[in-house]
Amino acid sequence: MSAPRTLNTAPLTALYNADALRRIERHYAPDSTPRLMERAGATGAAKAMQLVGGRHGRILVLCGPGNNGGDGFVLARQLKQTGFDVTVVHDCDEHRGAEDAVMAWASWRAVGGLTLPRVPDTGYALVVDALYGIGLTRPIEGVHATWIDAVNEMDCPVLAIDVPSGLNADTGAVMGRAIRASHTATMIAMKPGLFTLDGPDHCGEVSLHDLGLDCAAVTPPSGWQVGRELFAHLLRPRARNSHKGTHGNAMLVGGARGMAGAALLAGRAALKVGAGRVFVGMLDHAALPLDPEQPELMIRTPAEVLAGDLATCVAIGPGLGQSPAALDLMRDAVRTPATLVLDADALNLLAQHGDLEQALTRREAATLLTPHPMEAARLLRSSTAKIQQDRIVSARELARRFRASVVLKGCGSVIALPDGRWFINTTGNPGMASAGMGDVLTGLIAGLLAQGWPADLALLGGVHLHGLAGDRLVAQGKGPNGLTAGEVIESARAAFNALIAGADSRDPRHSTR
Ligand SMILES: NC(=O)C1=CN([C@@H]2O[C@H](COP(=O)(O)OP(=O)(O)OC[C@H]3O[C@@H](n4cnc5c(N)ncnc54)[C@H](OP(=O)(O)O)[C@@H]3O)[C@@H](O)[C@H]2O)[C@@H](O)CC1
Ligand SMILES: Nc1ncnc2c1ncn2[C@@H]1O[C@H](COP(=O)(O)OP(=O)(O)O)[C@@H](O)[C@H]1O
Ligand SMILES: [K+]
Repeated sequence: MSAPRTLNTAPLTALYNADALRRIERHYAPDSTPRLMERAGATGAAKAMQLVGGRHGRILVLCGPGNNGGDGFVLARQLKQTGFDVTVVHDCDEHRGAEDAVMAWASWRAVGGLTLPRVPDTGYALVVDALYGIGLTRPIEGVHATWIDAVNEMDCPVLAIDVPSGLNADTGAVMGRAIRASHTATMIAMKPGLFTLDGPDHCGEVSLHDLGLDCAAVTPPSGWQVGRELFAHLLRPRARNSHKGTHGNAMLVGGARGMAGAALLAGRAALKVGAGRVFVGMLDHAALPLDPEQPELMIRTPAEVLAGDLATCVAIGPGLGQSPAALDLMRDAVRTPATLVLDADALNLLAQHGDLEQALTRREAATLLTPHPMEAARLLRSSTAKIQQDRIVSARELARRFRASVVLKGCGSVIALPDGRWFINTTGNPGMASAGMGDVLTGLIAGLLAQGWPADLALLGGVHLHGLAGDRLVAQGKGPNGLTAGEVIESARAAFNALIAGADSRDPRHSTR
């Protein structure tokens, strides 16, 4: 049996999907004084005032047909009463909205507020987007699409209330059109769609406003944001009295002709995150018996690496190719009693050979899969577009089907465990969309496994550290343009040591106020 999956999720930022949020709202809404919408609107108004910085400029508020629009009316009223010049745009008839939203509209009119049926000229200090929140059910079309286009052309801060309108709060997919906000004030709980796929490009800086509600008392989180708290207990300084055997052996297999670089990048990453010894089984062994830039790597034939009984972990895939020899190696690799990491062509072979899938699902030790969306599509006999439509569902399906822990890579990598739990990692940046970055991730995971990290934590920690390393480089002016995988290895070493020393920060892009 594999080790029990004991992960302490309690300190992590919880993510709630729309169904869970509805349960929370139903639980609290009837007895809430003041009403939740009043609280949400007041919170949004405070955030708006913070953004305009006390300047009494003009503020435009787009209000939609549902409760998100209701939040907008409350916010508009409060800003107007504070002395701001507020224009509301709204085009629904009075009787369509939810009861609270109709009341909020009435209160807006009661203070002399006017609504316009179209987006007027520009020149605003701030636009507030309260068109749609978690109730978006279909792509935005027609007049609301033109409003969104107009706002996206404006040269001023845009504050989205709860979710940028048009963004699916569960998946991060744009439905037709979506507001590109500079700030998102999200209510009650963080939503997964803010952090994956198109979410980060549309949310700007995200702040959480819990409205005083205790979500976990009503329903468990749907998922979690990866944070260093998950693996903080593993970030220990090395014992003075340690030797290379203490820090484990990482075995990597790949590097077919013309693809040696992939295996070497993975090997170097494993070494520089601290594995005691790294063996790289190169398919093209004759051509490269040594890594001249990293002679510490022990280059072997793949068979030698897989036959060894020293392995703490085996990672196979970077530069593996799909030759008959590669397939034979995969058949050997899935029989290893060590934790197994499958990446790149190892995943492509798995997708094509049912016997590999069967052998994988019978393994006793943990298996980790690191597909990008196209590899995930091959594994699930689907298309990249379908995988991306709902990255959380896709990652969970992979984890269930292959009885493995999975990272579905990309913007907001989704990590899913075979028991159904899932996480979104928010470190990393588009500079990492370049060749070799996936190989580095595989090496980092292997290096953590070698040092004894439990499989799921090595996956979660490796993904987090990989992104952190990329973010450090951007902060140093070395990206995102032109960021290279080799630099990420160096940066990961620094980031990992800083984490252990307690000197590194958490993800600076999200705040709780
Ligand atoms: N409830 C509470 O206690 C609290 C709720 N809060 C706030 O409420 C928000 C959720 O409110 P909500 O459920 O009313 O959904 P919302 O996003 O406003 O839209 C629903 C409306 O849009 C319509 N519609 C959907 N898609 C459409 C499209 N593409 N094109 C056109 N129409 C479309 C849909 O119509 P239908 O699909 O029924 O035809 C319906 O009329 C949440 O995000 C938060 O901001 C907070 O105040 C905290 C307390
Ligand atoms: N836009 C992005 N934001 C955050 N991380 C990204 C982004 N693009 C790529 N990455 C990360 O970089 C790595 C790329 O891996 P992969 O697609 O396998 O690349 P390669 O095959 O070239 O090595 C993944 O860990 C992925 O999550
Ligand atoms: K909105």
